[in-house]
Parts: sequence; C-alpha cells; structure tokens
Amino acid sequence: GNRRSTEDFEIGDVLGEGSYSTVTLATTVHPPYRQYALKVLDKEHIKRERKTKYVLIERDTLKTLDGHPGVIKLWWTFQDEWSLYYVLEYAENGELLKWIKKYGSFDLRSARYYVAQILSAVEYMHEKGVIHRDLKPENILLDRNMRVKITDFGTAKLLRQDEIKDGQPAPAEVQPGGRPRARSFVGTPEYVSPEILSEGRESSFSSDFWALGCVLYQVLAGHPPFQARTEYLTFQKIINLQYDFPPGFPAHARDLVEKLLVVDPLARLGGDPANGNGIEAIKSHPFFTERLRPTRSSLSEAGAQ
Ligand SMILES: NC(=O)Nc1ccc2c(c1)=C(Cc1cc(-c3cccc(C(=O)NCCN4CCCCC4)c3)c[nH]1)C(=O)N=2
Repeated sequence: GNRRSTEDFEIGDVLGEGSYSTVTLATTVHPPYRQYALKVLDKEHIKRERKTKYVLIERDTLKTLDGHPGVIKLWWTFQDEWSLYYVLEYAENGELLKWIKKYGSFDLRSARYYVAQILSAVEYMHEKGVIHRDLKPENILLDRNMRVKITDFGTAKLLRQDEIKDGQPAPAEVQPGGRPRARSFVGTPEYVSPEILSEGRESSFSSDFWALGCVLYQVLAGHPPFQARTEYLTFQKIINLQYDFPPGFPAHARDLVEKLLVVDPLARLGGDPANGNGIEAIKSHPFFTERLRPTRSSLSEAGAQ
C-alpha cells in the first residue's frame, strides 16, 4: 500500500529546529526522486511537555488547508516507536527572514509582491476557520520560484464551524469570577497583538492582521516595529504602541502599517467583517493598488521580456 516509513527517504540537511521537532531535507529513495521536508516529532518529549494537542492541531489544520499554493502542503504522516513524521512540502529558498537579513530590506515592489501573497494565504486560512497565531518571517517560506509558503500550524487555532460567525471566534468563555479562560497560547513576542497581551484574550482573525502589519513594516525597515532587549520591554512597547518609521519609509506602506498596528482589534483594518471592515478593506488599500513608477531595473526587466 502507500504507507510510508523512514525507509522510503534519504535524510539530508537539517532545515529547521523547533522545541520538540526537527525538520530535515528528505529525498525519496525510489523514482521519481522528490525532495520533501521531513518534520520529526519526538513522542517522549511531546508527552512530557503535554504537547499532544498541538501536534494533532497541526495535522488537522494542514489537512484542512490542503490545496492552497500559499500554504505548505502535508503529503503524508507516519510514526514509529519513538517519533511522529510529517512529510511536508520542501520550500527550497527557506525562510523569508533569511532574505530580509541578506538584503537588509526590500524595495516597495518586492515588499508588495511578498505581502500580497501572505495576505492571500491568510485570507484562505480565515475562510477555512484557521487563525495562524504566530505569523512571522521565520514561518513564511519561499519555494524555488520565490513564491510564499506559510508554515508551522502547531499553534494555530482551528475554529469550529459555528465559531466562524462573522469571522470572529466566540468570545473566550469567562470562568465564574470573571477571569477570562486561561490563555492557551501566546505567539512570538515581537509579533503578538496587544489584546492577547493586555486582556489575555483568545486570538482572533484580527490578531493575524496585526502580525501582517509587523511583517510589512519589517520587510521595508529591515527589523520588526517592536523590539527590545527583553520580552517584557517588547510587550510594553506593543501595548503602548511605541514604534516609529525610519526616514524614507514609503507613504502608502506607512499608512497601511498605521491602520494594521491598531490596539483595538475591531478598529484594525480588516478586524470587523460584520461591520464592513473585513479583509477586502486591506486588499483595496493603495499599498496594493497604487501604480508603481517604473524603476530602471523594472524597465530593464520589462525590456528583457
Ligand atoms: N515548523 C515547521 O513546520 N517548519 C517547516 C515546515 C515545512 C518546511 C520547512 C520548515 C522548510 C524549511 C526550509 C529551510 C530551508 C533552508 C535552510 C537553510 C538555507 C537555505 C538556503 O540557503 N536556501 C537557498 C538555496 N539553497 C542553497 C543550497 C542548496 C539548496 C538551495 C534554505 C529550506 N526550507 C521547508 O522547506 N519546508
């Protein structure tokens, strides 16, 4: 049958390491020789750290999202005595973060190319009831054609069908005594939204749009908007909206960042679909629709075509 095992793959370089998983290049040993990213999860570690829920969410979320070009594809899963194995799509050019560091920052045309693809993948996730909750340049991969592939859904939230009412998850059940439900997960400090930090709220679709604003800022500025020596100081900057733009930051991009980095999730661009402020409000922003003046390089590229 088509059951797979580690015998079917030649294991190559390590592509990434997580707290309880390692991703390596894996090439099939039988033709057609194909390259995959093999994510190996240690069963003992998962049990000890009580991460079973996250492991199952990742598999279910990837299956739910299968078929969109902007989301990493899960081909197969299998296990042995010690590990779980996810055979995932290989994105040859790796993390967007590496390219931001390599180039320092992107020009406006490149920034729009990448952010538009990220937004398209996020729109698809939300339509399927998935909140990523940890969008950041490390989880935005690039394939051999530099096309965006979003990965790492281990901390995503998969809403039940009834929860996808007007694009917001049901308000977190409040325990007797008024305390919000114990917080399930908080993303990476630099990209986590204020409502999660200050009210311990559950993530919503709007939390992904906050992270998108941080990524847009970062591809043009070369660093994230909120960064400090410690997590606590980073969190303070976020809840106090303490950031500024470097000189020369393009005007339309600045306007879009200012409309995404808004503390109130409902007032954030795209944050309140029930009241006409849905993802279309982001897609129709001048950052995506403005005609860009041809630059010398784009003219020569156009000439070459
Ligand atoms: N947490 C997760 O789920 N992590 C995942 C999941 C799926 C996945 C994943 C991570 C991948 C990570 C990845 C990392 C890299 C990578 C790592 C280090 C360097 C490079 C790199 O320099 N790429 C440039 C071109 N190379 C140069 C060397 C020969 C091959 C092509 C890529 C490529 N792909 C991947 O391809 N697919």
